[in-house]
Amino acid sequence: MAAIKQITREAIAKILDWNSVISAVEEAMVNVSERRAVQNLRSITAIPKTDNILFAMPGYLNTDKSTALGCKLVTLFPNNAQRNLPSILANILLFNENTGVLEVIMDGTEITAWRTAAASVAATKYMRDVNSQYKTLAIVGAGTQAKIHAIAFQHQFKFVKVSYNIIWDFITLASNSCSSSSSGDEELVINMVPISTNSTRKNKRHAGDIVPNYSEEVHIWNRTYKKGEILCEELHRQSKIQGTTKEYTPFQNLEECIKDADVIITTTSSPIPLVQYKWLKPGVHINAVGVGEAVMELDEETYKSSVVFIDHLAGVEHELRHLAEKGVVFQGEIGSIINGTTPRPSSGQITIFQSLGT
Ligand SMILES: NC(=O)C1=CN([C@@H]2O[C@H](COP(=O)(O)OP(=O)(O)OC[C@H]3O[C@@H](n4cnc5c(N)ncnc54)[C@H](O)[C@@H]3O)[C@@H](O)[C@H]2O)C=CC1
Ligand SMILES: O=C([O-])C1=[NH+]CCC1
Repeated sequence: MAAIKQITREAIAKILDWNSVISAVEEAMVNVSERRAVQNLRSITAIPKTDNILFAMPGYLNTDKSTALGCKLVTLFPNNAQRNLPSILANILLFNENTGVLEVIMDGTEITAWRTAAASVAATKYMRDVNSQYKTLAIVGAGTQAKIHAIAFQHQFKFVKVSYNIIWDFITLASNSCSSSSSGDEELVINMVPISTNSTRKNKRHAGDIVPNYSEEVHIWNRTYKKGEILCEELHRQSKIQGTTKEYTPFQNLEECIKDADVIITTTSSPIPLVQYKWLKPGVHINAVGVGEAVMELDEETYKSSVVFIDHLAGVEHELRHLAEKGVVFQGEIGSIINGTTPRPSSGQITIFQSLGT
């Protein structure tokens, strides 16, 4: 028998790119919804007297484009941060579909992180009102999923808030005041900016000029503020290296963090609801990523007042019974919106993608 090919986490990280991962995940979601993919319920082995779990996630696919027989094995050890290890570690085994011979073992940790964020991107694309704006992104949590979601969402969407600077000099205006006014639900923010800071030799400004100022708004809240702050600094440093300076703001207060958000991503294991319906902006889209026997990151009112789609109905019915028992109604799988068999939610509604994972 040929030797088993091993692919390391570093090798995987080098070949992943967002466009390919997002389109592969969208295709997989459609294959799941059209029942072309064989995706059985995953088995969950909980290690007694701990919070630690081993998941086995087998699957089979045979389409014009690809054939694969595989199994992802995932460990979820929530206290691994203390050991400087990720909470979630994964390996993927690929078998020859004719002989059953194990051919490849590849690291699945990086794939799990990217795949999960790509699923949220796809859900946001297909559930959120096409005409709505993307100004503010709020992320709840500051671990692996929070970070990869921040990167994926910045790649795919432009969360940009526009404010306008009115250029002044000492002759035309005496005071450095700021003003803001509202028209409909659009807030128009006007800042008074001294001419000296806005004029370059190439780009001459005059008093009275109105200059748009674009700022990328990403809010991050974590139960320990410091961890959120560290993540914001890290993301800011990375965006500077890429030459696209973006603003990441850590928040002490969760309501402040999410109340203006157009998209919210929750990435914790909280069994006590964090997001409250009364804080939400109409039409917000939420990706609820945290998963576990008792995890419930959104309050009941949020679930009950929203259109909720999921990635895999059978899996959700099996694993998220605690949500169904509270009266949460899962309207369908994202794959059925992507392939056009289910209409997109209508505009103005709050939408939720409840992610389970594969
Ligand atoms: N839906 C899916 O496909 C996937 C879901 N997950 C889930 O996403 C969640 C996050 O995973 P990772 O980022 O890898 O974990 P992580 O350990 O790297 O980060 C967890 C974050 O949640 C916060 N947190 C934990 N318990 C909390 C609580 N009770 N209240 C408030 N904040 C709390 C921590 O402060 C930390 O910021 C987990 O629930 C995990 O099971 C992970 C991978 C795939
Ligand atoms: O998709 C996945 O690998 C997981 N979902 C929840 C924990 C791990």
